Amino acid sequence: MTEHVLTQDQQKQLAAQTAVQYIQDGDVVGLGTGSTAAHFVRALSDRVQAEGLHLTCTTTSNRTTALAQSLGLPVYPLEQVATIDVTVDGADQVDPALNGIKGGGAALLHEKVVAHNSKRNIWITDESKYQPKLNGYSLPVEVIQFGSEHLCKELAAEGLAPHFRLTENETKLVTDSGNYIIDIKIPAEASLTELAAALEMKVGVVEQGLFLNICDQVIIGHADGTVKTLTR
Ligand SMILES: O=C(CO)[C@H](O)[C@H](O)COP(=O)(O)O
Repeated sequence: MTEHVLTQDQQKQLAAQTAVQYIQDGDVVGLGTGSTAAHFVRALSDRVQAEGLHLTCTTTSNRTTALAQSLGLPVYPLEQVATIDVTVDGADQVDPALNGIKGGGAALLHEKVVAHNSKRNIWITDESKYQPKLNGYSLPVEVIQFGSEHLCKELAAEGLAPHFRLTENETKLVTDSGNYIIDIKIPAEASLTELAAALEMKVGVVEQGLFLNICDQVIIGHADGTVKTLTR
């Protein structure tokens, strides 16, 4: 028998297609950012067209707004929607407690605000994202531009190996809110709760990419074609 081996992108697509079944007519839906979230947006648009669902969507980035609008989904600014019923987003890493790291696509600030305002948060990932511990991974920190070189030195002095996220042109990446991203390394023995709190206390830090106690459900597409769902 031939083994069914899905690529990483096919695993993401599988997770997205599974998540889209959770959306109900009339829902206010938060749309995440990244390649997996883009699969979800496409699957959602297909379902809306096939079944005539009436949805209200809000997004976590300008990129996702552009994609969703191009597919005919009704997108409104967060300020104009009532509480979000469910947000579906990707993740860079997720652990067995459903804590995770986000911001690989530099949208962590808007992603966290949208998640905070959502009744339910579902993450969709390929199997490589599921890890026993988040320690050792890269963590994005969104900082205001003013004074950011000094902040970067402060993070370096604490042994966090910071570096500014750059664009393809080697310029500092600027987020949808006009900030920079400094990627740091989570120390091997760090307490995630303490690290998150310490980063958020720093002057100039706007948000950091540890999403703790936020995700309610993770849907993971696997290379063998199966889907595993973990619920908090
Ligand atoms: O947090 C994110 C964007 O800020 C993404 O959800 C995360 O980076 C996963 O991306 P992808 O689905 O492309 O693997």
